[in-house]
Amino acid sequence: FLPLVKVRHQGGVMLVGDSGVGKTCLLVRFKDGAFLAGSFISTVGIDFRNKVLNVDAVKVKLQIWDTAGQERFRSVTHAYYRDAHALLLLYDVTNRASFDNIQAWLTEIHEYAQQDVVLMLLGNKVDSTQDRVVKREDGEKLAKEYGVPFMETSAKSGLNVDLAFTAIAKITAPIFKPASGVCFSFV
Ligand SMILES: Nc1nc2c(ncn2[C@@H]2O[C@H](COP(=O)(O)OP(=O)(O)OP(=O)(O)O)[C@@H](O)[C@H]2O)c(=O)[nH]1
Repeated sequence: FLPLVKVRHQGGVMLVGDSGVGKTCLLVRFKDGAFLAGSFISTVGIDFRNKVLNVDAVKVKLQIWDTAGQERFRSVTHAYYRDAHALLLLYDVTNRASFDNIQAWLTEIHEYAQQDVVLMLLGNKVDSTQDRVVKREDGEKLAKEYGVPFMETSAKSGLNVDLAFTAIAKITAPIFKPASGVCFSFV
């Protein structure tokens, strides 16, 4: 039995990063526990999904926006930054350019997102050990430089996917526990 939960629907978690780093796959892995293998279908504009997860015995509803990494959709995604409570910024450990572009993404985030937005850096595709070109230490160093939490993930194997979303849910959802024991969480 889980306590009653009230959830606000505005705001949420936004996935950002270069095209092809695995934002959609990460979300599908988290939402459905499956990997989208096969041909790569680029996100057009923005897409969103909800997922209810248990955080410290309280149900929290996360609204997750999957943005298009392609440059031509940038103006669409800019409009959503304002309402995001948290951002998962991804690069692909097999693609050096996607890592080098993190700096540019951070500039964009600084320009469009709320000042108190929660940010986490994720190095995705770590299952591709043969093709890895970005070392774990490089990701750690960059994250440390900007003072953001960092994890390496794999949408393919599922490594750290639940952990990353749960960590973001914990940070962003202030949980109030009134004397009655009824819990309300706001995301
Ligand atoms: N090996 C491996 N491949 C992955 C992983 N995540 C995604 N991919 C592959 O990378 C490609 C791009 O994945 P998407 O999730 O569509 O990338 P995206 O970041 O959403 O791309 P845009 O929608 O264009 O911004 C697909 O061919 C996926 O199968 C992963 O963790 N490991």
